[in-house]
Amino acid sequence: MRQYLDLLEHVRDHGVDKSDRTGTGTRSVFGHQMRFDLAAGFPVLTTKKLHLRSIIGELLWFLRGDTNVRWLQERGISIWDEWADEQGDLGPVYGHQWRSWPAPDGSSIDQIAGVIEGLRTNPDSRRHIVSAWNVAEVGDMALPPCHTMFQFYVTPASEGGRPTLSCQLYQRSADVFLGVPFNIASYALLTMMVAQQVDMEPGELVHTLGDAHLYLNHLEQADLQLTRSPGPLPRMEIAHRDSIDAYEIEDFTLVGYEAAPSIKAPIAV
Ligand SMILES: Nc1nc(=O)c2c([nH]1)NC[C@@H]1CN(c3ccc(C(=O)N[C@@H](CCC(=O)O)C(=O)O)cc3)CN21
Ligand SMILES: O=c1ccn([C@H]2C[C@H](O)[C@@H](COP(=O)(O)O)O2)c(=O)[nH]1
Repeated sequence: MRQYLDLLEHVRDHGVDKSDRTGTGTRSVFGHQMRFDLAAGFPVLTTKKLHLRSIIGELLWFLRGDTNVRWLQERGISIWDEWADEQGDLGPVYGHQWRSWPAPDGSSIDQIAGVIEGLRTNPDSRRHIVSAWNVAEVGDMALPPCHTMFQFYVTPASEGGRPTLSCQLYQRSADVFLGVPFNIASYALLTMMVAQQVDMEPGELVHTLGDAHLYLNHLEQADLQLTRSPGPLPRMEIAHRDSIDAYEIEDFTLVGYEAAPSIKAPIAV
């Protein structure tokens, strides 16, 4: 995960200090891109231990179209608690926009089903896009989407092989120490799951960041992480399911994950 450590170092050494909504203060750069070859191993940090169960659970929760934290809490996942109201609701966030974007005629659009159907029937299309940034509803969300839109791209099969499926994510705002490691692993998983559904090989994850920032109360943790050397990447095994809606947390097995100890950091709310 050199790509990630390079980002961490770049923001630390070349970012500008900037105030932010949470009042914490950040060091920030604008515009950065990382690429991860999913055939080279699963892109999860080895320089600090990550809690994969939270990441898998959050992704399945998005795919359920769920926007209430109860389902996460029932599985011991608390990463969205700070933003929920007393009922556990977050407003029309990711899950709502991915699975039931409201159409002007009163119906709703399932962008995930649509993109999977499109990849199957018209792989060369340049329109395999899912957007969470619903301009009309951003104001009703507990937090406007940070991973705002993603696009799939199919590389045709070479002789005897299968096509490969790549994904590019545009993330408008990136908490480099806490959020980005989650976001990389989450979109790698999503790409692998969609590839399985459309019978393709996972290709590359291209991760493009807008405002990439280190919160000022994460600088020491970043320094510590940068003293560590990256190790070999583990492999992710995903049980075969017949539908993108049928996966469960137990279907995911990370094989050979050896990581340095976790590093605690406060989340900016
Ligand atoms: N400031 C901020 N950064 C984020 O990354 C972020 C938000 N806010 N708000 C919405 C979601 C929630 N996300 C979160 C929230 C908490 C952790 C966190 O505390 N991670 C710990 C482990 C927590 C666990 O797995 O239980 C870590 O060490 O990675 C990570 C991402 C990502 N998003
Ligand atoms: O998946 C996520 C969700 C959130 N973040 C971070 C990025 C920012 O630090 C905050 C959001 O604050 P805004 O003022 O709305 O930009 O959460 C992330 O990195 N990844």
